[in-house]
Amino acid sequence: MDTITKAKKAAGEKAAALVQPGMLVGLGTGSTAYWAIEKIGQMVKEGLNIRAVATSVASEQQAKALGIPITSFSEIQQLDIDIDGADEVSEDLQIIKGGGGALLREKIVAHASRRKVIVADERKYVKTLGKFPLPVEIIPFGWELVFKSIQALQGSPTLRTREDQPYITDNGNYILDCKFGAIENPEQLHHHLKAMTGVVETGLFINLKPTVIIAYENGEVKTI
Ligand SMILES: O=C(CO)[C@H](O)[C@H](O)COP(=O)(O)O
Repeated sequence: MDTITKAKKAAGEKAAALVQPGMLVGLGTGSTAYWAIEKIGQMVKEGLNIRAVATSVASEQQAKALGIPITSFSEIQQLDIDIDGADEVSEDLQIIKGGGGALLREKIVAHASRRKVIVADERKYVKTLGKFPLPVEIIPFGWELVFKSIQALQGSPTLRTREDQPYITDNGNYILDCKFGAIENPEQLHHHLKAMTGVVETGLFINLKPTVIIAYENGEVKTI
Protein backbone atom coordinates (compact mmCIF):
# COMPACT_ATOMS: atom_id res chain seq x y z
CA MET A 1 0.00 0.00 0.00
CA ASP A 2 1.46 3.44 -0.93
CA THR A 3 1.82 6.21 1.65
CA ILE A 4 -1.21 8.20 0.43
CA THR A 5 -3.46 5.15 0.57
CA LYS A 6 -2.11 4.46 4.07
CA ALA A 7 -2.94 8.03 5.07
CA LYS A 8 -6.48 7.71 3.66
CA LYS A 9 -6.94 4.45 5.57
CA ALA A 10 -5.67 6.02 8.80
CA ALA A 11 -8.04 9.00 8.48
CA GLY A 12 -11.01 6.77 7.65
CA GLU A 13 -10.35 4.42 10.53
CA LYS A 14 -9.87 7.25 13.02
CA ALA A 15 -13.28 8.62 12.00
CA ALA A 16 -14.92 5.20 12.24
CA ALA A 17 -13.80 5.03 15.88
CA LEU A 18 -16.22 7.92 16.59
CA VAL A 19 -19.20 5.71 15.74
CA GLN A 20 -21.01 4.53 18.88
CA PRO A 21 -23.63 1.78 19.41
CA GLY A 22 -27.13 2.78 18.32
CA MET A 23 -26.00 5.63 16.09
CA LEU A 24 -27.50 6.59 12.75
CA VAL A 25 -24.52 7.10 10.46
CA GLY A 26 -24.00 8.89 7.13
CA LEU A 27 -21.57 7.03 4.87
CA GLY A 28 -19.56 9.20 2.50
CA THR A 29 -18.20 8.51 -0.96
CA GLY A 30 -14.69 8.22 -2.37
CA SER A 31 -11.42 6.49 -1.71
CA THR A 32 -11.00 7.90 1.83
CA ALA A 33 -14.58 7.38 3.02
CA TYR A 34 -14.14 3.85 1.63
CA TRP A 35 -11.81 3.02 4.54
CA ALA A 36 -14.23 4.38 7.12
CA ILE A 37 -16.97 2.17 5.65
CA GLU A 38 -14.65 -0.86 5.68
CA LYS A 39 -13.85 -0.26 9.36
CA ILE A 40 -17.51 0.30 10.27
CA GLY A 41 -18.30 -2.95 8.44
CA GLN A 42 -15.75 -4.73 10.59
CA MET A 43 -17.23 -3.15 13.75
CA VAL A 44 -20.73 -4.31 12.70
CA LYS A 45 -19.41 -7.85 12.20
CA GLU A 46 -18.06 -7.63 15.76
CA GLY A 47 -21.53 -6.73 17.07
CA LEU A 48 -21.90 -2.94 16.67
CA ASN A 49 -25.57 -2.07 16.24
CA ILE A 50 -26.02 0.91 13.89
CA ARG A 51 -28.02 1.94 10.84
CA ALA A 52 -26.63 3.97 7.97
CA VAL A 53 -27.60 6.15 5.01
CA ALA A 54 -25.15 6.10 2.10
CA THR A 55 -24.29 9.11 -0.06
CA SER A 56 -23.98 7.15 -3.31
CA VAL A 57 -24.99 3.93 -4.98
CA ALA A 58 -21.35 2.78 -4.77
CA SER A 59 -21.10 3.37 -1.01
CA GLU A 60 -24.47 1.72 -0.42
CA GLN A 61 -23.29 -1.35 -2.33
CA GLN A 62 -20.07 -1.45 -0.30
CA ALA A 63 -22.02 -1.09 2.96
CA LYS A 64 -24.52 -3.79 2.05
CA ALA A 65 -21.74 -6.18 1.07
CA LEU A 66 -20.21 -5.62 4.52
CA GLY A 67 -23.52 -6.26 6.28
CA ILE A 68 -24.08 -2.65 7.44
CA PRO A 69 -27.86 -2.13 7.86
CA ILE A 70 -29.08 0.59 5.50
CA THR A 71 -31.97 2.92 6.27
CA SER A 72 -33.45 5.95 4.51
CA PHE A 73 -35.01 9.33 5.24
CA SER A 74 -38.45 7.74 4.93
CA GLU A 75 -37.66 6.08 8.27
CA ILE A 76 -35.48 8.61 10.06
CA GLN A 77 -35.25 12.40 10.41
CA GLN A 78 -31.68 12.96 11.43
CA LEU A 79 -28.31 11.23 11.57
CA ASP A 80 -25.93 11.29 14.53
CA ILE A 81 -22.73 11.41 12.52
CA ASP A 82 -21.67 11.70 8.88
CA ILE A 83 -18.21 10.60 7.74
CA ASP A 84 -17.16 11.81 4.30
CA GLY A 85 -14.13 12.76 2.24
CA ALA A 86 -13.24 16.09 0.61
CA ASP A 87 -11.41 17.40 -2.42
CA GLU A 88 -10.19 20.49 -0.58
CA VAL A 89 -10.50 21.77 2.97
CA SER A 90 -9.38 25.34 3.64
CA GLU A 91 -7.79 26.55 6.85
CA ASP A 92 -11.14 28.10 7.84
CA LEU A 93 -12.79 24.71 7.22
CA GLN A 94 -14.73 25.54 4.07
CA ILE A 95 -14.84 22.55 1.74
CA ILE A 96 -14.97 21.54 -1.91
CA LYS A 97 -16.57 18.16 -2.57
CA GLY A 98 -17.90 16.32 -5.58
CA GLY A 99 -14.76 14.98 -7.24
CA GLY A 100 -16.44 11.58 -7.07
CA GLY A 101 -19.71 13.00 -8.39
CA ALA A 102 -21.78 12.44 -5.23
CA LEU A 103 -22.00 16.04 -4.00
CA LEU A 104 -25.80 16.36 -3.95
CA ARG A 105 -26.48 13.32 -1.78
CA GLU A 106 -23.37 14.14 0.26
CA LYS A 107 -24.74 17.60 1.04
CA ILE A 108 -28.20 16.28 1.90
CA VAL A 109 -26.67 13.73 4.27
CA ALA A 110 -24.23 16.24 5.80
CA HIS A 111 -27.02 18.73 6.52
CA ALA A 112 -29.10 15.96 8.10
CA SER A 113 -26.27 15.01 10.48
CA ARG A 114 -25.67 16.39 13.94
CA ARG A 115 -21.91 15.85 13.63
CA LYS A 116 -20.00 16.13 10.36
CA VAL A 117 -16.63 14.44 10.11
CA ILE A 118 -14.41 15.07 7.09
CA VAL A 119 -11.55 12.68 6.38
CA ALA A 120 -8.71 13.62 4.07
CA ASP A 121 -5.04 13.15 3.37
CA GLU A 122 -2.69 16.09 3.78
CA ARG A 123 -2.79 17.04 0.08
CA LYS A 124 -6.40 18.23 0.49
CA TYR A 125 -5.68 20.71 3.29
CA VAL A 126 -5.13 24.12 1.66
CA LYS A 127 -4.92 27.78 2.60
CA THR A 128 -7.58 28.91 0.08
CA LEU A 129 -10.05 26.82 -1.93
CA GLY A 130 -9.91 26.78 -5.70
CA LYS A 131 -7.03 24.73 -7.02
CA PHE A 132 -9.40 21.79 -7.34
CA PRO A 133 -12.04 22.59 -10.01
CA LEU A 134 -15.39 23.16 -8.34
CA PRO A 135 -17.98 20.50 -9.26
CA VAL A 136 -21.46 21.87 -9.94
CA GLU A 137 -24.36 19.45 -10.47
CA ILE A 138 -26.77 20.65 -13.16
CA ILE A 139 -29.93 19.52 -14.93
CA PRO A 140 -29.12 17.99 -18.36
CA PHE A 141 -31.87 19.96 -20.17
CA GLY A 142 -30.40 23.24 -21.38
CA TRP A 143 -27.07 22.54 -19.69
CA GLU A 144 -25.33 24.67 -22.31
CA LEU A 145 -27.07 27.76 -20.90
CA VAL A 146 -25.69 27.13 -17.41
CA PHE A 147 -22.30 26.45 -18.99
CA LYS A 148 -22.37 29.91 -20.61
CA SER A 149 -23.57 31.61 -17.43
CA ILE A 150 -20.66 30.07 -15.52
CA GLN A 151 -18.29 31.14 -18.29
CA ALA A 152 -19.58 34.69 -17.81
CA LEU A 153 -18.74 34.36 -14.11
CA GLN A 154 -15.13 33.48 -15.10
CA GLY A 155 -15.68 29.89 -13.93
CA SER A 156 -14.06 28.17 -16.92
CA PRO A 157 -16.42 25.16 -16.87
CA THR A 158 -15.82 21.73 -18.38
CA LEU A 159 -18.61 19.19 -18.82
CA ARG A 160 -17.49 16.07 -16.95
CA THR A 161 -17.42 13.03 -19.22
CA ARG A 162 -16.91 9.30 -18.90
CA GLU A 163 -16.02 7.21 -21.95
CA ASP A 164 -16.70 10.26 -24.18
CA GLN A 165 -20.27 10.62 -22.89
CA PRO A 166 -21.52 13.13 -20.29
CA TYR A 167 -20.96 11.75 -16.81
CA ILE A 168 -24.35 11.04 -15.20
CA THR A 169 -24.72 11.38 -11.43
CA ASP A 170 -26.72 8.98 -9.26
CA ASN A 171 -29.51 11.56 -9.58
CA GLY A 172 -29.49 11.57 -13.40
CA ASN A 173 -27.75 14.95 -13.70
CA TYR A 174 -24.57 16.34 -15.30
CA ILE A 175 -21.54 17.88 -13.63
CA LEU A 176 -19.61 20.96 -14.69
CA ASP A 177 -16.08 21.16 -13.23
CA CYS A 178 -15.37 24.87 -12.88
CA LYS A 179 -11.99 26.60 -12.53
CA PHE A 180 -12.57 29.86 -10.69
CA GLY A 181 -9.01 30.20 -9.43
CA ALA A 182 -8.61 31.11 -5.76
CA ILE A 183 -12.07 31.25 -4.16
CA GLU A 184 -11.82 34.11 -1.67
CA ASN A 185 -15.52 34.18 -0.82
CA PRO A 186 -16.94 30.64 -1.10
CA GLU A 187 -20.29 31.58 0.42
CA GLN A 188 -20.91 34.32 -2.16
CA LEU A 189 -19.85 32.08 -5.05
CA HIS A 190 -22.09 29.27 -3.82
CA HIS A 191 -25.09 31.64 -3.71
CA HIS A 192 -24.35 33.07 -7.18
CA LEU A 193 -24.23 29.58 -8.66
CA LYS A 194 -27.29 28.30 -6.80
CA ALA A 195 -29.29 31.23 -8.14
CA MET A 196 -28.81 30.00 -11.73
CA THR A 197 -31.78 28.09 -13.08
CA GLY A 198 -30.60 24.59 -13.91
CA VAL A 199 -28.02 24.40 -11.11
CA VAL A 200 -29.01 21.67 -8.67
CA GLU A 201 -26.16 21.98 -6.17
CA THR A 202 -22.60 23.18 -5.86
CA GLY A 203 -19.64 21.36 -4.37
CA LEU A 204 -19.04 24.21 -1.92
CA PHE A 205 -19.84 22.93 1.57
CA ILE A 206 -20.04 26.14 3.55
CA ASN A 207 -20.09 26.70 7.32
CA LEU A 208 -20.62 23.02 8.13
CA LYS A 209 -18.51 23.33 11.30
CA PRO A 210 -17.00 19.90 10.67
CA THR A 211 -14.53 17.87 12.64
CA VAL A 212 -11.70 17.45 10.11
CA ILE A 213 -9.34 14.49 10.35
CA ILE A 214 -6.19 14.97 8.30
CA ALA A 215 -3.76 12.09 7.83
CA TYR A 216 -0.16 12.72 6.81
CA GLU A 217 2.12 10.59 4.70
CA ASN A 218 4.52 10.35 7.67
CA GLY A 219 1.83 8.48 9.61
CA GLU A 220 0.63 11.40 11.75
CA VAL A 221 -3.13 11.95 12.05
CA LYS A 222 -4.45 15.33 13.24
CA THR A 223 -7.98 16.28 14.24
CA ILE A 224 -8.87 19.90 13.53
O1 LIG B 1 -16.82 14.48 -2.69
C1 LIG B 1 -16.52 13.34 -2.93
C2 LIG B 1 -17.30 12.50 -3.85
O2 LIG B 1 -18.33 13.22 -4.46
C3 LIG B 1 -15.35 12.72 -2.29
O3 LIG B 1 -15.54 12.74 -0.91
C4 LIG B 1 -14.14 13.49 -2.66
O4 LIG B 1 -14.05 13.50 -4.07
C5 LIG B 1 -12.88 12.91 -2.06
O5 LIG B 1 -12.64 11.66 -2.60
P1 LIG B 1 -11.31 10.85 -2.30
O6 LIG B 1 -11.34 10.51 -0.85
O7 LIG B 1 -11.38 9.67 -3.23
O8 LIG B 1 -10.16 11.76 -2.67
